[in-house]
Amino acid sequence: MADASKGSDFVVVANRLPVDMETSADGSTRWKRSPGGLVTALEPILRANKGAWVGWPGVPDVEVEPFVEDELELCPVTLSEREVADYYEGFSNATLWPLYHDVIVKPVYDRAWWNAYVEVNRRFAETTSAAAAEGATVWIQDYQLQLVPKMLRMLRPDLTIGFFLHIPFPPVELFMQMPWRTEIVEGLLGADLIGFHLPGGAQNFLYLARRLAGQVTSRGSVGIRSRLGSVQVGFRTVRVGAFPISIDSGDLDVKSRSKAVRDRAKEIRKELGNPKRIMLGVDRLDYTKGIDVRLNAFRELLEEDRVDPAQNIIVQLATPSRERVESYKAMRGEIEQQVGRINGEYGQVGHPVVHYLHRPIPRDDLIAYFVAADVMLVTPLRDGMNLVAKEYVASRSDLGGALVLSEFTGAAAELRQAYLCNPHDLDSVKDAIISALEQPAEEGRRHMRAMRRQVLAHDVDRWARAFLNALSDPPQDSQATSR
Ligand SMILES: Nc1nc2c(ncn2[C@@H]2O[C@H](COP(=O)(O)OP(=O)(O)O)[C@@H](O)[C@H]2O)c(=O)[nH]1
Ligand SMILES: O=P(O)(O)OC[C@H]1O[C@H](O[C@H]2O[C@H](CO)[C@@H](O)[C@H](O)[C@H]2O)[C@H](O)[C@@H](O)[C@@H]1O
Repeated sequence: MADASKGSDFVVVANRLPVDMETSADGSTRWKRSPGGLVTALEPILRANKGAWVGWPGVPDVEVEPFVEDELELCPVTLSEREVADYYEGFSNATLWPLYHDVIVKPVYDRAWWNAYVEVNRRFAETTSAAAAEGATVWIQDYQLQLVPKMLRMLRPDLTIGFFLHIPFPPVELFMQMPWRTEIVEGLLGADLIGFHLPGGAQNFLYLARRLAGQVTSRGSVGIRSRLGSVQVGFRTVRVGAFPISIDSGDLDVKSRSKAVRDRAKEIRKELGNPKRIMLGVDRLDYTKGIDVRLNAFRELLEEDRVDPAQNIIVQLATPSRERVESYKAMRGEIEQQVGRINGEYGQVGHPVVHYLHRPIPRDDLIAYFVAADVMLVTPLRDGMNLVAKEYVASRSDLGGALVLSEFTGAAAELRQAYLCNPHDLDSVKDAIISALEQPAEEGRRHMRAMRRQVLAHDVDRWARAFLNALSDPPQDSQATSR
């Protein structure tokens, strides 16, 4: 057992640290913010709780002692080149990621990848055990670390352990494909509380805990931040709940009202040639995000003369992601071909109809893009939550803009006044885009006001408090269990 006499009272454990190590051409290194919604959501929570963050620095073979960066205490976990290939790119992102996102691409089941996943999860458990004080609260994040709860409990039974899954938990029929399905369910059951974005994920998990781990569970429906389910594991009660994640909406609201951001938004419109309507996509370049779907919909609308290319343009900001995974490489090629084809057919010299960037842009610039965009296009084929949709809404204090939102995102459960669409049905996406482009001003303001109420009231702080309060409560509000 680790020496628990020292360490932090609150520890976040995630695959990535909130910063990645970057090496410049001259060999010097610096830390830069790492991509994705998980980091966006958790960084403010860790700051508020003055805890420690255990994670990988984003590059292989980096051996760094725990350090403090920008007032955050960071405990790096080293991964070798082979482990990055097998645990991160392989099992996490070519097995679990597609399986949990409705098998949009075929998951690969590889025993060597699984072995690396077990090994790396063990290392995370050991590093966490060393970082946590006696009786600390540990909050483990996401699909890359599903075995850590059980491993950590065996090392440190004194800890209170929470787990949150940021991506969808799949339907039972799909999860049953997984060769190591029982190990994963049992790994998660090492936690005291397991959180999902939506009640459906929690219910899928309860069913699997009965079927695969043979445990006694509650049967009633799980609520949102209420009516937790429960699994009886020996003398322990593991609770299971739905906690939809959110953003620091107040901060975005304030920033989007600043003169600097509003001026930058005007400048962006001018740089784009002051078109009548700007549509915007902001995503990691990931096949789940449906970037191809929105481009296809736009191309058909242009073909059918339903949208005028002289007046309507798309800006697609695509952050590079998981670039060595085959399915990501292939998708990048396809999307860049689509962009080229649309511009070739409908753009003018110096005036493309699709503006595409394949690099991350600074946060303040991103907020200015939100303020400048008339229509936000969020069209994933499946997405755990999608924070971008919420960020757009939080940035529209002027009540302007319209949100086209896939029904297959977690966000769609809360943002009902968006122009909802089925990304598997191109006509549905095209109709939603047209409705958003042509929405009467007053209707738009009404929809945006309602969505802003939701996003401003349910911010990331409330999400974290709901989860952590449930984690620290003794298990009495859960439902009774039965076989
Ligand atoms: N600063 C910056 N943030 C970005 C960029 N692209 C995406 N993001 C952020 O990354 C997060 C994406 O979260 P989400 O939509 O939930 O999707 P995820 O990538 O699957 O986690 C949001 O907070 C975005 O604002 C970018 O180019 N620059
Ligand atoms: O770490 P990467 O492999 O570069 O990927 C970035 C993150 O992507 C995923 O984000 C998810 O979390 C968001 C916040 O809960 C949610 O809104 C979104 O729907 C998810 O896709 C992934 O789950 C994270 O682990 C990654 O760090």
